[in-house]
Amino acid sequence: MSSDNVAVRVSHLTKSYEIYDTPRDRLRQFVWPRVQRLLGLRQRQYYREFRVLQDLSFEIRRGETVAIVGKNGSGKSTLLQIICGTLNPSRGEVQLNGRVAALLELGSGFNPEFSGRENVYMNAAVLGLARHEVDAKLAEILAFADIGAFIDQPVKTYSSGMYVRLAFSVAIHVEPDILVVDEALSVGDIRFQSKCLHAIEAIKQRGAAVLFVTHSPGQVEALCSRAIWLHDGVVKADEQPKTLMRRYINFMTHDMDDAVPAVVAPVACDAQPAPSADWVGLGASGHRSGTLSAVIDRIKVVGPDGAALRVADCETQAVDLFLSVLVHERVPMPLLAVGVFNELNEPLVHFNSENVGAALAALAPGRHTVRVALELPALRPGEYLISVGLDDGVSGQSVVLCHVYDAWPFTVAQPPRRKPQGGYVQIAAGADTIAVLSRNEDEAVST
Ligand SMILES: Nc1ncnc2c1ncn2[C@@H]1O[C@H](COP(=O)(O)OP(=O)(O)OP(=O)(O)O)[C@@H](O)[C@H]1O
Repeated sequence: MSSDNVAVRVSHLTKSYEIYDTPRDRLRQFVWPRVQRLLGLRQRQYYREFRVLQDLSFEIRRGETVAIVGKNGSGKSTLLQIICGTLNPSRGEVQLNGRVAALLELGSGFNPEFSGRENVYMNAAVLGLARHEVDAKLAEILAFADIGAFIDQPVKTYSSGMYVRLAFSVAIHVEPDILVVDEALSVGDIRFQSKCLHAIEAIKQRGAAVLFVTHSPGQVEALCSRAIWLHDGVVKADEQPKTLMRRYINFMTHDMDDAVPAVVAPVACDAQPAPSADWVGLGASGHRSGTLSAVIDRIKVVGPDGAALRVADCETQAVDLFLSVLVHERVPMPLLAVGVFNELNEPLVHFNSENVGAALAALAPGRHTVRVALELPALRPGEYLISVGLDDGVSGQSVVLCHVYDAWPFTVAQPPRRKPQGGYVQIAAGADTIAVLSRNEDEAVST
């Protein structure tokens, strides 16, 4: 490669597939063009060409961490597979400068019949490490993967989370010059994800290039120096992560990307009277993770009428999200996160109290209620989930205390009548901090 600083160069990359309407067309394509060529006739085509990637060109430099975002089916995995050499392009080329470690879809990379330990040696050997080098790193690899005695079991007995733990651990310990990660991190639990993100940060500091697919705006903004938005196989944007993610989320929400949304206003919280709707318990029904030293165990989301929001308007509407938090150990620097996800688990609204500039007071042991006022954007008809999370940011590296992914499902029933005038989320004006409203006694909880 001409420039030593370039780790990955993608030039005029195109990938297309032949799509046959029927098996008979496939057979026809196999036979007839040869016959037609022999007879000197015009050759007919019995398939449609489906272009997954169209003439992509870009470079990634050493030390860059680049997120690839895009809606489902936009070509992200195809691009990463071609970069890693597990899929051939139809046209164009990829040049790589250095050792590539990749974490692609589950099932690739490890032999399911061999034990985890055997796979570590085989995988590291493929990536260019000698046996004695693996011996020297083995303890670190096993400690990071943290899968205990399963390391000597065949990989086919692993859960998807265990698989990713081991594969990621090998990938980062071979000291790659280029690390490629395709959404695999979303399989691990939240604690492991956070460990991986710190490891990626360390790899980036070492000067390696990191390329990863994620649907998490938080990860893109926190980790990446650049983001590439793939849309229908072409690069729709290649720019600074914050601006790109605003455009991307706006597009995913409203099918608009021309208007840059308004800056998210501080989360509001004030001394509102308790809403009449009943609390909903987040016990077994919620997918809860974290240290649980403080637990978000009840939620109510109420519309303007004070009733539980189960069917939202398609129009922008103000809602209040009340969280009841049972704190077991003091939380010195609470960070509250809220996300709204669609059926494909794509985030449409995502913010935390820190990145909207709102400070939350320390939480003492006991029960607390927190109110977050937000304006839901106009959403397409469908099913949605609100997720909530509480972290402690006191150590500088936030500790996940309690994340609940499926805290509040709701439906949008009617098609939108008009598009909103920009802004993917506006949080109701009010006090500029999230505050602890009250220490309240137990109330009725519906489950
Ligand atoms: N072997 C194949 N034959 C035909 N089409 C394919 C093949 N493999 C992938 N595709 C199509 O290529 C397109 C891009 O797929 P790809 O998996 O790269 O998208 P993606 O952006 O990673 O999606 P997701 O976010 O859902 O993982 C999809 O429309 C998919 O159906």
